[in-house]
Amino acid sequence: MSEAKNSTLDLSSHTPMMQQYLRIKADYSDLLLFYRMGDFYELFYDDAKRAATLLDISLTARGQSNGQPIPMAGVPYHAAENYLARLLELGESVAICEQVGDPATSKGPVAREVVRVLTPGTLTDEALLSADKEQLLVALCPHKSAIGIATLDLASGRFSVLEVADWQQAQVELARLDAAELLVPETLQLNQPEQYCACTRARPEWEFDCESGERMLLRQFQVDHLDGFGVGHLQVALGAAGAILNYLKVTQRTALPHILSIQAERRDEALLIDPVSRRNLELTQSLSGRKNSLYDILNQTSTAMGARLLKRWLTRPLTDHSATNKRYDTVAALQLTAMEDIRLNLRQIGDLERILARVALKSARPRDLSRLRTALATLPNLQQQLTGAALQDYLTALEPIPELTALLERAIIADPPLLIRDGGVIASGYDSELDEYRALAQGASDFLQQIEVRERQRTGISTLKVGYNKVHGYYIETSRSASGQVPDDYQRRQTLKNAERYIIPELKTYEDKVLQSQSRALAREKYLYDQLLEQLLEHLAALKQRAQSLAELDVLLNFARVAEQYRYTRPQLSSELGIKLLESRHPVIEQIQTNAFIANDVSLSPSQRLLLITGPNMGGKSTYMRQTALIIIMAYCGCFVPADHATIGPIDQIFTRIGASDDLASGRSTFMVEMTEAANILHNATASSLVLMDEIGRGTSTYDGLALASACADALLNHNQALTLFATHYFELTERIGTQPGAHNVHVSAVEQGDQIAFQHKLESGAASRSFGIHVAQLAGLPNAVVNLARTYLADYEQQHSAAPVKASTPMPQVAPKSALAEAIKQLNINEMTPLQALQELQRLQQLSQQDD
Ligand SMILES: Nc1ncnc2c1ncn2[C@@H]1O[C@H](COP(=O)(O)OP(=O)(O)OP(=O)(O)O)[C@@H](O)[C@H]1O
Repeated sequence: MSEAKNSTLDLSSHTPMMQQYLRIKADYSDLLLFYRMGDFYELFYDDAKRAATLLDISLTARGQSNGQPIPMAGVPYHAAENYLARLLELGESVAICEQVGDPATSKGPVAREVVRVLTPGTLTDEALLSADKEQLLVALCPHKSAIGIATLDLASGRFSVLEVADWQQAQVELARLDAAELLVPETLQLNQPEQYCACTRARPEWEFDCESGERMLLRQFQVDHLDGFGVGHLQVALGAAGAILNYLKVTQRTALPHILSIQAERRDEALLIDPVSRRNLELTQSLSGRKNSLYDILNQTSTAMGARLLKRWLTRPLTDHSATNKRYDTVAALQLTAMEDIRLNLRQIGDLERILARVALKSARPRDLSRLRTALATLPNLQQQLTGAALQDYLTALEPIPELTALLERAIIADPPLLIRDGGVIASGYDSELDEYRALAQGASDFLQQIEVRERQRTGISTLKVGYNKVHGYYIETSRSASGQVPDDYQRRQTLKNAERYIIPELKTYEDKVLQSQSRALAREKYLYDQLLEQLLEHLAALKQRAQSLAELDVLLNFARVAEQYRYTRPQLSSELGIKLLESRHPVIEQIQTNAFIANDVSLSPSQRLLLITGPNMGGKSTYMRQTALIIIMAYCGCFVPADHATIGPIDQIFTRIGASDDLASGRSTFMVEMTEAANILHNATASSLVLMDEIGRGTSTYDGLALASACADALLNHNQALTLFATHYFELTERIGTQPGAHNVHVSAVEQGDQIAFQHKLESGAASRSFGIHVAQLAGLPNAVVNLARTYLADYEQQHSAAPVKASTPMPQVAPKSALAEAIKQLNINEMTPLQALQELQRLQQLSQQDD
């Protein structure tokens, strides 16, 4: 902002237009200002440079102001939505400044004013939102006693608050929420705010005041106290909620009647999944970016609001078994209905949730209303299809509102245009005044035809026609060659390449009349449209409640359908600690791979709480561990699971230490990341947590790694006592840990056939006999010479160290045995070497011999 700011010091040296621009810009310093000039939105100074880079549009200069060229970039007005969507996606915010004065009567630059402020967390326009992703506005209010978090989805009106004890817990919640925009008090020094949200905004401290937050909520909901919402005791969180309402005041400048309530969330009502596990388990997004997250496999919802709800459920599975059992009951009942018919009806409903938000914000477009009409008309059909006692709640919740359906049927034409701007939205017969204006306008155009016929006869010019354009109004057009034949009362208006255009007084009079009735009709239509929105607003609460039930029904029907399609079974939720799965499968891999998936059992309980898993690389250890976590998450969401049988006890958190990745952004090595994640688990896992540990310790030297892996397993088994799946390549652990009480050795099976290996992916009791690392390397295409050399090393190494404690297959032994050197020399084919290769080989052998020493 620096250039523009410096320039504001002395506005008088700028042109009048730039003075106006700079005055407006001063109020929106951290937003990009789209300044309307004719058919373009222009950006100036730093805004122009920023937009030019972000949008890849050209940066030009506009004349001079204050003695300097003004950097400028612009986007055409009619294509602005595209550019806006891209900027918002990148976390930018935009203020849109329109011409509000009349250019004809303005002295100096036409009056302009900011009419819309678009920020990533406050979007409601259909064109700027992606259908299956919520754009959440989140506020964080740190306090001595707690950290308050408030979350608003403005595009649906869903508003909730939550308090957490410390910063670590807040991070977990922020990772879950994946905010589009995050509001924090300006005094809060956030380390790397971009890791929480691409658009973090510092707001004045007073906007987070707890007491005024409460007052604002009372005013919003028009109640005397907040007890009815169950949030009254969450004082710190109310500060965060207040910050959100304060921010909306600045950005929306309109009432927000669709924010009808606020919900209190509790941390312990959801299965906690820390940010790393959330990513690693690929719940809603796969690491590869391909469409094979759990969400992608499960999502066959019929409405966008259903898809968003499914995502929300997957990221916040419920720990309350009675609520989950209720979802199972509904899924089971839906399986007995005509599911395909219900699905087809739900597809008619569309994104009712967002349509209603736009109705409330008075930005609903004509097609929003026609879709609302279709949705309402679908309710009676849906009701008929919901048979069975378990569906009674939905049957009641989806009660049709016939008077509203009838109103919309009368008011809006069958297939309305995109915008109300040009009219043609309100159906005829709905309002007699509108019908009258329309008749007048219509009558006049018949009259134009009469004039055309009459004038053709009068002039004898057969090509004569009557036309209209916005600049010149109605005219009579003849070809230029016929211009000699026109009567004297024709006044020339416009000369084109091949035609001349004229007017006559009679045409002018009618033009006035037509335009008048047309503009009256248009004004009346807009008025009626606003009235209609007001009428709908009276039913907002009832409509929102139906939208919510429809979204739920959509997700539960989706669960019922995938359960049938993918052969899922209903889990038994138990109050006893433990997990028992028979013939369980990985929900994603079984769908995407062509080979048959081998099902496996899982048995964890307080008396067998750690399974120590060994077996070859590629044997299926990670798959087995991940499928267990995914099945728990699915079950806790209310979804049936890929297993022949599942009994699942109370689980409070899922922790994973899977896969290795450098966290280059924060400058941490693979090993450091691994240890940080392990530390988090060891500090926080409880006896009812599910912990997945995959190959911990492999990022360091063999002995260090073994020692660390042993210590972690020991602590999880004896200190945390968590339900643990622990995969390792260190065979020593099978004796040291796997034989302890509460632990059990298992392995994924594989058989050696000559030099080849066949994976059976079956989990069996007992420790693996060996690791097959070299076989797998061969499968991966390591050159034969290297594979052979590795075999020699291994044989020597095993011989030398047969009495030594470490039998790990990876990493490669760091000491090269002496006879390996001899073997390497023996294998050289000197006849086929160039002198240079021979030299290089000699150097390699020398290095090998130095390691030996
Ligand atoms: N139960 C199974 N049935 C069929 N195929 C499986 C099964 N489990 C794993 N696979 C296949 O084997 C591949 C490797 O599995 P996974 O990554 O789980 O092995 P791993 O033992 O963890 O290997 P590493 O030790 O190298 O990490 C999977 O991508 C999948 O294609």
